[in-house]
Amino acid sequence: MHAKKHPDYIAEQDRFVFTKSYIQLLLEAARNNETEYREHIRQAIMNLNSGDSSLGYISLLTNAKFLEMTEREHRHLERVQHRPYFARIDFQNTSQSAPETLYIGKISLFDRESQEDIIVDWRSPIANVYYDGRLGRVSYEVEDGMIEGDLSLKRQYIIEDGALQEIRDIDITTKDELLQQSLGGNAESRLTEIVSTIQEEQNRIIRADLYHPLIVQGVAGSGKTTIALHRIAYYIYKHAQYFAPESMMILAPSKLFLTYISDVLPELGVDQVQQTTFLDFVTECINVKLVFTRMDEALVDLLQEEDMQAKREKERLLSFKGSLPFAKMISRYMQDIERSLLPQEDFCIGTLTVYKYERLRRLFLYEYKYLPVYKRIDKLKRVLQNHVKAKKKEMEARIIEHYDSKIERALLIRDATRRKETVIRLMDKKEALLKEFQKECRTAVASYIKKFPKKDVFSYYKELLQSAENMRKYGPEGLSETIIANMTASLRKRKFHYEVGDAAALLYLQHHLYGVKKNIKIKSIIIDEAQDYTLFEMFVLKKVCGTELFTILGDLSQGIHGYRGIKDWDLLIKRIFPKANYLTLQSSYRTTIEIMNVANAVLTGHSDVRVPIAIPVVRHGNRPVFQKYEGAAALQEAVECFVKEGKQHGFKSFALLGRTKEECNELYLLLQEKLPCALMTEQQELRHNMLSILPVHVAKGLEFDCVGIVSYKERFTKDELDVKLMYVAMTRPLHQLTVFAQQEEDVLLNSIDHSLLDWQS
Ligand SMILES: Nc1ncnc2c1ncn2[C@@H]1O[C@H](COP(=O)(O)OP(=O)(O)OP(=O)(O)O)[C@@H](O)[C@H]1O
Repeated sequence: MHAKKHPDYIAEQDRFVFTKSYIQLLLEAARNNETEYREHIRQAIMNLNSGDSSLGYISLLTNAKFLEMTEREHRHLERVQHRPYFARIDFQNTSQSAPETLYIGKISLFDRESQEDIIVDWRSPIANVYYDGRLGRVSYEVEDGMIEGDLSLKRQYIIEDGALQEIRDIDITTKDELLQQSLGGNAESRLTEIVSTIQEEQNRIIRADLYHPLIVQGVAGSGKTTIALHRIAYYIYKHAQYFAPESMMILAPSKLFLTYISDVLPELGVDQVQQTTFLDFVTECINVKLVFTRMDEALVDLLQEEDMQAKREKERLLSFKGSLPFAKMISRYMQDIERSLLPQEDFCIGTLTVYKYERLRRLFLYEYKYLPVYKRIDKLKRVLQNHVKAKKKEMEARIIEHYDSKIERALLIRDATRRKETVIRLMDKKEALLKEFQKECRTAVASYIKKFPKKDVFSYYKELLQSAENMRKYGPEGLSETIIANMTASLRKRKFHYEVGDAAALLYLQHHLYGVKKNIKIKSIIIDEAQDYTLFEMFVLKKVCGTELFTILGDLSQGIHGYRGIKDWDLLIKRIFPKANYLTLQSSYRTTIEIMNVANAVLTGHSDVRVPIAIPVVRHGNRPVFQKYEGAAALQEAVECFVKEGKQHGFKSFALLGRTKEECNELYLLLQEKLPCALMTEQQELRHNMLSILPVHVAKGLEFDCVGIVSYKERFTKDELDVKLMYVAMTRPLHQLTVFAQQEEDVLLNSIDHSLLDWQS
């Protein structure tokens, strides 16, 4: 309802004006405080050189801290000043005599004098009833229990250009109009924060127990990416002392994806969260410039392989490399390295045994077990050096004492010449022995340590994989000879060039043998598009990061890397995260009912779906179009028309998706002269207002207003991989989907219910 027509308009407008002016007051105060703190800091710096500078330091640090806090508050207030809140609830706690009115916004604000809430943060416990509760009896959780009460009003506001535009009261029957409106927008305005329209099932995930791992199976467009980011904001709010933003890490599928999500966290008031890809994380941990063949290159290789037998073998190899049996194989191999590393001898200085082998072995294998293997060598070295230092004095004293007593006895010899000769001989001997002993003391530790083999992580890895014998020895029983042969052949010649499937193994070896080079202080990890990870990768991440606090979000129906990735969440829970909570998201918010119906039909018609299929939230649009064409010129024309019509409807972002990179190159060559377009790779940023041409696997996780899927030189087969690619492609558009092909079967549309599409030729 238009704000002015609402019966409470005057009261709401007053409240709105009051809140905005209060924020202005605080902003002004923040500006003044900043100037003051800066001046204090300047003075403190000037005073630092004077005699007693400790007071100066304290003043400097205190003022710097205050300045930082004020600047943060300033930033937050500036962000919300034009739209301070988005909702209101009237809630009466059972112990209260009247309902309390609470305005919900992105930050909390209270009256500095009365201490009363002006705005409550969307992450606060009571805000939960806005997301969760229907009108009537509701409850929410607080630290020491549950609060029950009555929710008598749930109201949403549309605020634009700093003015109250609409006021909507939500009752049980009213659909969430704000959600509808927000979903009707363009891709450019989407994927920012969705705090005002978070849905109940999404809210459960954002607020799910922070001290347990969480695994979320969510259909395409169910908000997994968005929710992951909101969960981070929630974490930081709820446990600010424990979860600093720097202690959280987001693992995203590509750099392109990272730029795509980069605006959301600052919008939510969160900076400094670590954001990276799995391969970059591994490279940082090993701290050597490594080149990994990316996952999509393995995918392209599979898509291009026409020999089915060869394709299956490649898949089996990739699948083994991602499996826990492979992790076990590496682990057995590392145990052998660990056991064989220590020289099988006592540690001696000359003929003097200082440490027995058995004792050294016990130290190395058991007492220092908490350290990575090669770090134990350093530890042992330090212990031996200290021991030698202590022993040296004692031994020197013994040698001196031994010879001095001999010399004393020699002095009693009657014959003067013999006496002189004997004393000189003994003194020389003593001297020589002391020198010899001192020399041995200096070199004993170094020459003992030299006996440990010096190899890097790559040599160890190669020694394992390049020897069929080693693989049989350490691998699982019955490991296929074809896998062994393919594995030995798979390692690239160049030292630092590896396949994506090697990354987990290298990281595991690095972690266990040397320790990772990165200073890891991560307490919580958020993994998006988790279906593309292997169990081995999950296992090693958990080991290296030393935490269980993972939030893992993915969709098995989009598992285009299923040949290597996770096929079943149960297995992940059982084998790696037994304490995990598992939740599902079934509503899809991105696309229209018409598009989602076609995507679901293609998926269920061609593959055995084991996860819930998507239910689109009520938003209708045009039926997807099947555009048949004959010849390159016709395709050119059809694509041109698709973009032109989309623009006429006010759409801004357009993508043309091809099956592989090669197919996209061909499309680019065909279209570049006709219309402005860009060939996208994972390394680039998306460019709006022109047609982006990209392979489906690169578009995974992204969204566009209008999407065209093309079969030009290549066709989508009935193979599971192609079906999933098609599903991913079909779930990218927000508003319009057009499929271009020479015949229906090239795009898996031949057996589809005809009424679902608009057939054009
Ligand atoms: N509660 C919501 N309110 C408004 N928009 C929403 C909501 N939930 C999701 N969306 C929108 O739906 C779209 C899809 O969200 P998102 O990309 O996070 O989904 P996803 O599950 O990661 O999708 P996919 O697996 O297909 O990549 C985004 O535009 C997002 O802004």
